[in-house]
Amino acid sequence: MTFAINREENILRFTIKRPEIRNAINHEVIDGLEKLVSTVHNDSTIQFVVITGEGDEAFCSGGDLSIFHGLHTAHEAFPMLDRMASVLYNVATLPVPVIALVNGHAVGGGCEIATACDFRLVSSKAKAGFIQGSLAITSGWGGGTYLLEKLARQDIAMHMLCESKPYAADALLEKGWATQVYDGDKEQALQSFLIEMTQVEASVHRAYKQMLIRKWIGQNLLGQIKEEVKNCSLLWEAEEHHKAVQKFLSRKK
Ligand SMILES: CCCC(=O)SCCNC(=O)CCNC(=O)[C@H](O)C(C)(C)COP(=O)(O)OP(=O)(O)OC[C@H]1O[C@@H](n2cnc3c(N)ncnc32)[C@H](O)[C@@H]1OP(=O)(O)O
Repeated sequence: MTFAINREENILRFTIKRPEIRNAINHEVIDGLEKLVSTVHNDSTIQFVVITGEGDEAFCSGGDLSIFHGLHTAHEAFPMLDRMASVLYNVATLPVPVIALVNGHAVGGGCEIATACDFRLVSSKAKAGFIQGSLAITSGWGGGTYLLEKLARQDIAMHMLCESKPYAADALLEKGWATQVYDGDKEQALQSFLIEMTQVEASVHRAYKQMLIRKWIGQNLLGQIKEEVKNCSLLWEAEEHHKAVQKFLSRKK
């Protein structure tokens, strides 16, 4: 199994379990995220959702290029992008706080997943970035839309998207992407964060989450995400994208 869903008291944790390829996303992991969403909707006692990656190297390296490289045209890429964007919107709009425990690198679609979460607890050793531009595509799972929505400074969000490079944890904190940066053990970092959060009733967290979701519905965030998906699928079929992916997959170390 390439993912795990575990419950610890009132916290539901989703772990991507593909450390050997830096927790890249395959179809099974997307199925897993769907399962996570339905589990939370069916259980009103869940207070927090945590998403993380197995191991110390990576939170998530984005789409599994060895699989998704098989999609050539916009027509072929669109269903994969659209499905993950819909699943991620469902994760982003869960009725409880969603925490990305960014235990290692979060690049490409991995950065999109973390950006869709409400909070990002980032290891001081991790790097994160919207590197899609270096593959001649944009974000395509809604991550660009979430970034432009969530960062206080639009120029910084645009710079992160256009520079298309990974940043160190301290820079991510300065840019306003990381909620907190931690040294050492990820479980301790999560624990400290949750101790503070649980000083407040879960019903209050749920109410604030509804406020955020109403705002996004009002501004048709999902419609904006669908446009992002469409544009990404058009860039996907360009020769430049396929060459860049081929170069990554055939690189010599
Ligand atoms: C489809 C939606 C949009 C997207 O997500 S586009 C995909 C964006 N992702 C990428 O371009 C992948 C970038 N990966 C990287 O930059 C690095 O692997 C990363 C995450 C910084 C980690 O660096 P390192 O710790 O040095 O590890 P490494 O590069 O030696 O990788 C270890 C093995 O994992 C593989 N890997 C990493 N990311 C992958 C991916 N996304 N898809 C498929 N395979 C991937 C990599 O090829 C390597 O495999 P091998 O051990 O050489 O067989």
